[in-house]
Amino acid sequence: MSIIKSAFRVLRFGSAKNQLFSLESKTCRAFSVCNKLRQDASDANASKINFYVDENKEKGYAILKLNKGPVNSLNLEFLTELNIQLEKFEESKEIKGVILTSSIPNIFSAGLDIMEMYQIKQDRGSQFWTALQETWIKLYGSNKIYIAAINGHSPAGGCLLSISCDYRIMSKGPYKIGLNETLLGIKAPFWFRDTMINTIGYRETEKALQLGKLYSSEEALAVNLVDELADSKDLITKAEEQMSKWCAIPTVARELTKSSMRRDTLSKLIAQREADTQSFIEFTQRDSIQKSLRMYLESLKKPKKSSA
Ligand SMILES: CCCCCCCCCCC/C=C/C(=O)SCCNC(=O)CCNC(=O)[C@H](O)C(C)(C)COP(=O)(O)OP(=O)(O)OC[C@H]1O[C@@H](n2cnc3c(N)ncnc32)[C@H](O)[C@@H]1OP(=O)(O)O
Repeated sequence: MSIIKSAFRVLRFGSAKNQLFSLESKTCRAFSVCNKLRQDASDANASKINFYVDENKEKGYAILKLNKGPVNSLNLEFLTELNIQLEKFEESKEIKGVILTSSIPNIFSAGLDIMEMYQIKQDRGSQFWTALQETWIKLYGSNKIYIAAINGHSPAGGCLLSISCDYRIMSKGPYKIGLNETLLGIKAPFWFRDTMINTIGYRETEKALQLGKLYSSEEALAVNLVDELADSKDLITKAEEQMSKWCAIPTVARELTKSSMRRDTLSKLIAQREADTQSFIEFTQRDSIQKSLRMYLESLKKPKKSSA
């Protein structure tokens, strides 16, 4: 049972009963919108492999490798597929934890697919944002143990995936991680911000978000944005060692502890998912935001200077 479900179960018997029933039904409505998308995604992507899952039932954990070239950018279809997989993990009796990594050398995830925000129709934008909210709720609210093995760049939405896990190991190397939204001319949503605050603290987040700071792996370690660094070749071994340690902790006690730490942050988004989606639509439709996104896209597409 996910943290969200257990939170509802506990609180259903308390004084906030009615409020929470309405909150729960809003969440269910949003989930049911995604059901059709899930079917479409599984039909449309039947031939593409956007991630690999390697389950080791004997050891009790799985490795999920993101594989959507070129940079694991998160679009509606990819998020929808991921949500189905996260749900499978959550329901599995054999899997206690998941190592989240990428099969693309030097890239963990480039974050949200910018094309989902640029000149996009309202319907699609709304489906996209709902799917992203669901990914975060499933990941941050999971009862399972998630360890991020960050094998490369992890900006913005890539950073959100990482900080939604329970433990982070990052490859040593010239890689960057952080919430750089202000550099794209956009504001990080409150739940990105709150997840960051829960990871590195208020003051560091305040600076990092205003500056759109992308941390080097050493800087990330220094502010606890990641918990450990590893040579690239040792990354998965280190993640597996850490996973064994976490798997050895009494499950119910660990789950309850995790839930108690994350419940308030999760409830804040769950209580206002629709309003958050409306804000996203309204914000991304502004001319000034579209202009910033266009300039950012152009800068990404510019031919790169040769390193030779
Ligand atoms: C009132 C307020 C209410 C709230 C409103 C909310 C507002 C919305 C908030 C949204 C939050 C946003 C979160 C995000 O995640 S935005 C995305 C941020 N990501 C980035 O800035 C990363 C950009 N990419 C890079 O820096 C590099 O690509 C990277 C370092 C990851 C890899 O570099 P590399 O040199 O290996 O690869 P290329 O740059 O050549 O890229 C290869 C191709 O991929 C395209 N690309 C890269 N990133 C993205 C992306 N995020 N989305 C779409 N496409 C991407 C890139 O253009 C290249 O394409 P071409 O091969 O066609 O040139």
